Amino acid sequence: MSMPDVIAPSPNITLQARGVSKAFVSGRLRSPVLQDLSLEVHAGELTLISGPSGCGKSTLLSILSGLQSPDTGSVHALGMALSGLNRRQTEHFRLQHTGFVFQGFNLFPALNALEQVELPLGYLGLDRTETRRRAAASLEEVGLGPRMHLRPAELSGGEKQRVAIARALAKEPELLFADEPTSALDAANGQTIIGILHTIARTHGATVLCVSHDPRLVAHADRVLAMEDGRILSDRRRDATHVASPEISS
Ligand SMILES: Nc1ncnc2c1ncn2[C@@H]1O[C@H](COP(=O)(O)OP(=O)(O)OP(=O)(O)O)[C@@H](O)[C@H]1O
Repeated sequence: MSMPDVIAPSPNITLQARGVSKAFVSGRLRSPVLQDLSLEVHAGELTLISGPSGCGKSTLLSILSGLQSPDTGSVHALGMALSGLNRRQTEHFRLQHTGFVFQGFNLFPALNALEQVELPLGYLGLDRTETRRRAAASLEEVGLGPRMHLRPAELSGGEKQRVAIARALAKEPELLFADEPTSALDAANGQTIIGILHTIARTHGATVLCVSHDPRLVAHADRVLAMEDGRILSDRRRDATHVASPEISS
């Protein structure tokens, strides 16, 4: 087995894309979705990728997390070139280092909150006691300690999303990806969720990368990358400092 390509990452840069392009082909039609896109994402921050529906946010997230491969360009995650990993290594990387939160919660109807969070921990090889400890601690952290024995049907939308966050958090991932985590929620619950994701970035030093077309989230992010037509148009920090407009000229 060949060694994966490893680069020494800058201290805080945990995700790095260089010249990433992606197109989907249907019959004779080729639709470019990402166009020569480059970016760096930092640990300890909530980075939000915002932009209109269809501009390529979810595709970018799945490429940065190793779910899909780019047509051209490279992605390094935690210093490792994802293109250098075979399928088994990619699955291992994702299991060990990444957590995901989706718009639709993806909970099992028959399991209570504690069991939902415990389930993936089994794949990490943790023993029963540690699994229970971590799952309960994660649920406490998202404010669901008192409700950990309830099933999805007994929880509100916001509470279900908090279970999904606890499930991702319990793996103690360095990289936490969230795809439209607030789309199914009202304003108050959406704010709670983005607040929790922000706190996770701060307190765990995790890289939290969230994509959303919900403009209400912009105010809660440390950094906002605005995307349109497969390109990043602007890169702004919470203090409104303009960082860069890497692809605005093309
Ligand atoms: N597997 C696929 N096959 C073909 N086309 C795809 C595929 N995945 C995405 N696309 C197309 O790529 C474009 C970008 O999709 P993507 O889901 O990345 O956008 P988005 O910005 O996340 O949109 P939304 O906010 O609506 O989720 C869309 O036109 C979509 O139809």
